[in-house]
Amino acid sequence: MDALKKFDGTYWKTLFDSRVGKTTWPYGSGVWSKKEWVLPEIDNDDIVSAFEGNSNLFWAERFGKEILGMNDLWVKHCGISHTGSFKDLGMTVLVSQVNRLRKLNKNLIGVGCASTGDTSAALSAYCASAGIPAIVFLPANKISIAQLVQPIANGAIVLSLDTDFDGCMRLIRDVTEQVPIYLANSLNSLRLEGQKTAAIEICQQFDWEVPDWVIVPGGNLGNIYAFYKGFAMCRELGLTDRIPRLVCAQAANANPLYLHYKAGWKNFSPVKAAPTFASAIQIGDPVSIDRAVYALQNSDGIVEEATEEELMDASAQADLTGMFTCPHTGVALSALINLREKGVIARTDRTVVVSTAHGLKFTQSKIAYHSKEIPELQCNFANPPLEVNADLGSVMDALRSRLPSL
Ligand SMILES: Cc1ncc(COP(=O)(O)O)c(C=O)c1O
Ligand SMILES: N[C@@H](CCOP(=O)(O)O)C(=O)O
Repeated sequence: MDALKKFDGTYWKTLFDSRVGKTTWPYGSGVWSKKEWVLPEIDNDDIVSAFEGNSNLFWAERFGKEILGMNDLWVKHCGISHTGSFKDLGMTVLVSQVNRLRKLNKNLIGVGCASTGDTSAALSAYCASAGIPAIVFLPANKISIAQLVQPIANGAIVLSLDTDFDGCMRLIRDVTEQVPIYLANSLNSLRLEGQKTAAIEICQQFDWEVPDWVIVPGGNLGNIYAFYKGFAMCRELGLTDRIPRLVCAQAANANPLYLHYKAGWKNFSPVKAAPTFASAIQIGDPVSIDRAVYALQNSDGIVEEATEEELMDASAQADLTGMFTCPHTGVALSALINLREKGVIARTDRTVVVSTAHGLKFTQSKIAYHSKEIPELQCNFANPPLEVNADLGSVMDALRSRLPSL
């Protein structure tokens, strides 16, 4: 930070703004456009990038106005990315550094992670791009088919293990202690250095104004800290004058941080995470618990939880206004709905919901919801297709049933 402080806020804003939309290697990446703040000393030739970042900050006009009475609601679509989740932001940094170390002949035979599906997809893609072996530990039958096929297609060594994510995490930590496989989960701070650029990008997209609230779904809890760090750096280096209040949103079925928050941050206990449609955050023993608590305590933060019904309904409602959200984004949207109902977030507050993955990775749960095939859920916003005979009369009857003005 001392080195970065040699330049003032205006210098950094001008530099970062000058790189948006350019193709000059590697600055066309939303992550590497902030290279001086991320991994300054790496040689540009060692960087492994898919020009990740620069994701859409979407004005959620209909969702905000019609559902919440808000006119300043935004969704940061981090899932519209190379492998379909925010994990690309951190993985480009980690794999670049491994690439550099291997060129320096360090003894690293590969890179490994435990995953609920998105970290493994990102790791596999960036490693494949650089020709580095990737090893991924996945909890068997607990991730979506779309997520599973990503590391398979990218040539990773895929171990499907008869345990949950927390079990996979313990195993990869044991393995990487014994053999020269580099650990790629977010307890490695290289990941967070990349992920924090999403926060810097939000400030930049608002012309360096800071939103009032940022809501982030939380699982292993690296990302909430990364957001805090990005906002805190912008303030400390003079680009902005404050940080937003952070909300971390968890599924009620996997809510160790929420329980810790409700207990006044006393004596953290991991939980056994139960299945949730937000399967990428089915995590009971988050590795970055301490960082998350620090981030929330220093941002006047809040933790919320969402039931399965709430998260699926919120995701479906967002989709009905033109988005195509993943269930984790549903968790964050549901937290927003709760905080609006309680009057904590005001109608005019500028609020950003972080969408962490692309909805197309989670079509199984969407199909089940819209087919009303989930016994314990009402599926209040289901929109099942009408099965209609292929004749004009039947088609007109079907259209009249849905379009009263006909
Ligand atoms: C889609 C998605 N959303 C949210 C999260 C939560 O991020 P974190 O583990 O950094 O809390 C994850 C991974 O855990 C994820 O894959
Ligand atoms: N949701 C994550 C869980 C692991 O998180 P990480 O950020 O610590 O790697 C995943 O997709 O695997």
